Amino acid sequence: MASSNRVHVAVGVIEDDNGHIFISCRHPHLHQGGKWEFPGGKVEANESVYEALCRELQEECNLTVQQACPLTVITHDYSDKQVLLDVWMVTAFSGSVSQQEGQQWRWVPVYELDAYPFPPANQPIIEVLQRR
Ligand SMILES: Nc1nc2c([nH]c(=O)n2[C@H]2C[C@H](O)[C@@H](COP(=O)(O)OP(=O)(O)OP(=O)(O)O)O2)c(=O)[nH]1
Ligand SMILES: [Mg+2]
Repeated sequence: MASSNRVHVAVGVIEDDNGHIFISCRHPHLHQGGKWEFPGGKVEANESVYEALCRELQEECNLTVQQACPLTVITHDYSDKQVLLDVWMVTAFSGSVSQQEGQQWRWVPVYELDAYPFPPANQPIIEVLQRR
């Protein structure tokens, strides 16, 4: 379980029909700013992780999740913040997907993910995707 000050984050790995993954670049002023990320955000007190995933992906990417399954869970201690990333693979979705908050975004093949700087906590996610 997350300790009281560990931030619980729902994260979505969204894959399209071509096997490309949706990534976006965090705004510079945010924690881990300038790094690329999979969309997602904090799980609120009154919701399940799946509910948070659906809400965040709707808000951030205009994407309606139709089906998703757990991929991996990562706990990571940054010097300034502790996170628990609850990572889900989004296997079916609808909507005209783009980034809704002014961040750069793109669809990239899995083998190209290494070319993007992600937050340190994301390295195991990328390894899981590349081993599939
Ligand atoms: N969304 C997302 N967050 C990540 C990833 N990797 C990683 O270390 N994080 C960290 C950065 C942040 O400290 C935290 C998630 O914060 P967030 O900024 O997305 O949260 P949020 O959308 O709810 O935004 P807010 O409430 O701060 O406005 O998790 C990732 O791939 N995606
Ligand atoms: Mg977010």
